[in-house]
Amino acid sequence: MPRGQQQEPPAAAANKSNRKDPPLIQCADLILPWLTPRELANISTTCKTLSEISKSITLRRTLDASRFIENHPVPFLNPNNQHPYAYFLYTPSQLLPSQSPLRQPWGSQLDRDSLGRHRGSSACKLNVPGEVLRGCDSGPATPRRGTFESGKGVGGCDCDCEGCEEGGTGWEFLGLEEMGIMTECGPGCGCGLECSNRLSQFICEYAGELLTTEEARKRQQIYDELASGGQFSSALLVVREHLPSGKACLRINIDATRTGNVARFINHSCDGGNLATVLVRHTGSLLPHLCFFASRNIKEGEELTFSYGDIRVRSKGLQCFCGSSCCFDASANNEQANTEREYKDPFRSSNFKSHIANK
Ligand SMILES: C[S@@+](CC[C@H](N)C(=O)[O-])C[C@H]1O[C@@H](n2cnc3c(N)ncnc32)[C@H](O)[C@@H]1O
Repeated sequence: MPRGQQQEPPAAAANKSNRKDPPLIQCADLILPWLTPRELANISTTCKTLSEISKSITLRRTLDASRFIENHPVPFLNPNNQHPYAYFLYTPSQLLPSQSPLRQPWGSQLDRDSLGRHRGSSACKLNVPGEVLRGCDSGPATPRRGTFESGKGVGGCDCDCEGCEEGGTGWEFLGLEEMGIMTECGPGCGCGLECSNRLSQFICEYAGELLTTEEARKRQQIYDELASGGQFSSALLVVREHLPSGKACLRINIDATRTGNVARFINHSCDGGNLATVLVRHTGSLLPHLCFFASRNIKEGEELTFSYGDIRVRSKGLQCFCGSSCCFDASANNEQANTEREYKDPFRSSNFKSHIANK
């Protein structure tokens, strides 16, 4: 059913509030969207009106995990149990832990009424203090210098496309291009969306908190303990860039467990799935962004998956549900097959090694 035609949830109770109502009820639709599911559940036990408002917020949350940030809604469908949605904070791009918001409003009546449509990629309107890396419909991005002092692109960006006045990409001196890292124009450039140096059309970025390796290891220990209870799944992705010599030169840890985007829902497949990860570097951005590209043609309705690499699902003693013909779980039951089957690692021929949550 199109968004505009959805049946009115029981939020009508909120509209009936009048001056005689306690202040909390009068402001409920402004305040309650800031609450976590647990807080929402607690407050909904206090009176019928708050219970109805909470229910309507939960319903709206179920309709779009992206808080209207993405071009298309990210609805929750859970055929397995009663949990209506996974709670996490949404960010369209990677950010530092210090930039991660403590709270975000989600599911307010205002969102639906005032927008009535998705905001598209206007991350500028997002209430997240992270770096805005996507296009913004509120005007051209402000040109800014690259984070490295490459000595190029005076007063603007550091790229060499026709739309930008000077300079090379600024990354040559690091040898990143030889390592297979894509270098592109981005919001920091003076060029526009039509620029020929904005070629990559990726499915989505793996967005989350960018962690130091020390912090990633600490968090992973906590996640492992929580996961042993069986009710917790983390989304800490580790990517290593390797020099042609084979020595790791850069490790990127992106944790989408608490703050992430739609990519945090992508499951593992032992056969490599239909996605490949590529590190994409925008001009003016110090660190590359981990993006998913289609590794083959993808049918409509097909689940998006990729290989977590060193299969964490199995190492935790959990069953793998990928169902692929070369699934580790399937082969574990058949030693003969195990030796004959080749593990199709999509990262084998590239410089990247990645895995979800390996220490
Ligand atoms: C990044 S999350 C993926 C999204 C997760 N399935 C969800 O619904 O939120 C990673 C977690 O999903 C689960 N998972 C992913 N792929 C799996 C697979 N092939 N078999 C079993 N569990 C898997 C594991 O619990 C893993 O820790």
